[in-house]
Amino acid sequence: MPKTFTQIPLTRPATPLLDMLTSPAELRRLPATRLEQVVDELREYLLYAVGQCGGHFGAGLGVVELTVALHYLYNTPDDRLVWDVGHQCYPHKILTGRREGITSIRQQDGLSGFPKRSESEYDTFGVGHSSTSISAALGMALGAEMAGSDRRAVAIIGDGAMTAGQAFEAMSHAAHTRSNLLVILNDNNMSISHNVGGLSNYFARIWASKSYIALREGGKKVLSTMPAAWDFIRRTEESMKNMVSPDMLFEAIGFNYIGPIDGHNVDELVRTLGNMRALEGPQLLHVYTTKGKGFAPAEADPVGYHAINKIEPKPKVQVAVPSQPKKPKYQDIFGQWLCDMAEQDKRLVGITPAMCEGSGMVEFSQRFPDRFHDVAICEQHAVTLAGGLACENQKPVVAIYSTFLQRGYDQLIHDVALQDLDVTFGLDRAGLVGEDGATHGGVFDLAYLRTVPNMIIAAPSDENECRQLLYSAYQHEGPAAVRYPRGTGPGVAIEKAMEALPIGQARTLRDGQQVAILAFGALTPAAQEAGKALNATVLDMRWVKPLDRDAILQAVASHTLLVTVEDHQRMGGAGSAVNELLHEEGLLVDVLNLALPDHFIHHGKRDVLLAEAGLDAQGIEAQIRTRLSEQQRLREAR
Ligand SMILES: Cc1ncc(C[n+]2csc(CCOP(=O)(O)OP(=O)(O)O)c2C)c(N)n1
Ligand SMILES: CC(=O)[C@@H](O)[C@H](O)COP(=O)(O)O
Ligand SMILES: [Mg+2]
Repeated sequence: MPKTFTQIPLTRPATPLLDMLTSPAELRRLPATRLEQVVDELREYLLYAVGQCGGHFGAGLGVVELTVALHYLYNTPDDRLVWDVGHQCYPHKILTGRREGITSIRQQDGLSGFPKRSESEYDTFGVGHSSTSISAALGMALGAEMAGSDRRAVAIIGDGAMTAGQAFEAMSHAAHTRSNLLVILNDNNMSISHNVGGLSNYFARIWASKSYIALREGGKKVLSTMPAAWDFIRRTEESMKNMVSPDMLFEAIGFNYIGPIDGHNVDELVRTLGNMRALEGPQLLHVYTTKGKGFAPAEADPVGYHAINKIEPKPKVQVAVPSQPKKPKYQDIFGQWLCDMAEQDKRLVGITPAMCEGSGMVEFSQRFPDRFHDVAICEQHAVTLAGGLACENQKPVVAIYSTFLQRGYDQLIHDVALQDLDVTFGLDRAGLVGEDGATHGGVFDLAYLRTVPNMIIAAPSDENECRQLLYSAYQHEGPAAVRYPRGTGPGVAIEKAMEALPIGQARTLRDGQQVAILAFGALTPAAQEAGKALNATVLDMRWVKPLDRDAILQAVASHTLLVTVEDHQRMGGAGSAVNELLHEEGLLVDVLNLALPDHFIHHGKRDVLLAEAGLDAQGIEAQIRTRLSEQQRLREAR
């Protein structure tokens, strides 16, 4: 039985056996009887490490035994372990030479919170978005076959990630190729929220079928003592399964299904995986685990412990600090607006692809359960579902992270925009997201949205504008997106009343001379600060599409330098839209586009990363001053 902890250790626990294991090869030299100790030490060290730096928590705790068993039985890194989503990879990182570095996880220049090929040869596939592991592992299995290698490929996928279509696309193909691929379904009955849908109910039924399990276990205990009897076990399991569940989904697809087994029994995992290693063709092992296993508060509240913040040690002397009113996050502004809007309009339907908490929809889901749809990790379905609802004169609002809407791009074009359907997108986590890094950066949405006919796109500069622009986008009868960042804004007062702001109309924040700064979205306060220092004109553009043409032309007429500011890739973003407009108008004006450069920006604190990209107030001011000096030099040279 694994140990259960009730507190996160704040000092490094003693882990004598773990300390000796600097690579999986050393783990493999241990007798199997020592693995339970490895499991306990690894779990305690993991608790300590995440407490030191914050990060994904429950998922890693749930796969400690599985991680140990896999590295024990498979010849990693030659055999390929592919983790799905990758938020459960911390124990894997600890066992694969990154034990000390793990306390730097998700911090700038520290380890990534996800498997990353450039970080370690044990990280076989870069990940962060879900449901890619089976496709990638199948590719590796096929690649090994082509190279005449007998290396194995294993995909470890959660029950949440398994709800996405891509997982089934890959399984269907694997069944066709008959490759030697092992898929481990790590079923903890949880996504970030409680897992939902028919598939999740199906998994729960399998697990709950106690009689089946008892029957199966009874049979296996006897038979597994005889290695040669493995074939017989399989045949026996086959008939037992048929007695209970004649329509085994995975068997029907073409996988050999084994399980469910207890994912916290390291001996059982080693025994079963050891037997399965030799099997040919696509295999699926169904493992049942508990999210947050071994840490009692996380087991009791797996949603709350999906990820945690760094644990700050209590100061020895408590100084009374007057409490500041807490600023709402943008996700909360969205959630409050959604509830208020739903009260006014019975046709409003809220949709989330498995991000209810992160998207600020908990209150909405409780107050309007009939109009709330968590569709599981199915972004494509979320978008087309909204299209269908709009056809029936309902008013769907899709709350979706910018990075995850990338998954639903064809649906956005083909199923929504092309038919000019009335769908509102609450596009959360737009811009750099910080600690999750490049996999989650919401830095492409303007480029991929503004090229789509019929779309309108708003970029609020503060919390109140976010509420008002959500209202405006919702009133618009056609596809509309409002993009807002992760975390909090400047902290302006939020008006309860909702007012539709004119579409495509900017507002002037300050009048100045020589320089006009066109600010798009969350960086507007920084642009405003820079504008003040430079005595520049500053416009809060509010809309990326349509642009406020008149305001831009007026700015061109009365300034010598136009500056665009946005937290998005420079290429294809709001600045590009302004450049295109000026080109169409045949206007020659000096334009400075301040935005993110053409490379991926990895993990770190959002503020620091923005400053490094020259997108804080000082950076904006400095770049403008440099350009003004260049202008001056050119004038003097003429
Ligand atoms: C395409 C995509 N959509 C949403 C997410 C956000 N997300 C990260 S983990 C997760 C839940 C995954 O559940 P599961 O695979 O069962 O893993 P568990 O956390 O239960 O271990 C979700 C929805 C994501 N990473 N990728
Ligand atoms: C792994 C994953 O995709 C999510 O857990 C993500 O890290 C959540 O991000 P937020 O913390 O911004 O909600
Ligand atoms: Mg799960």
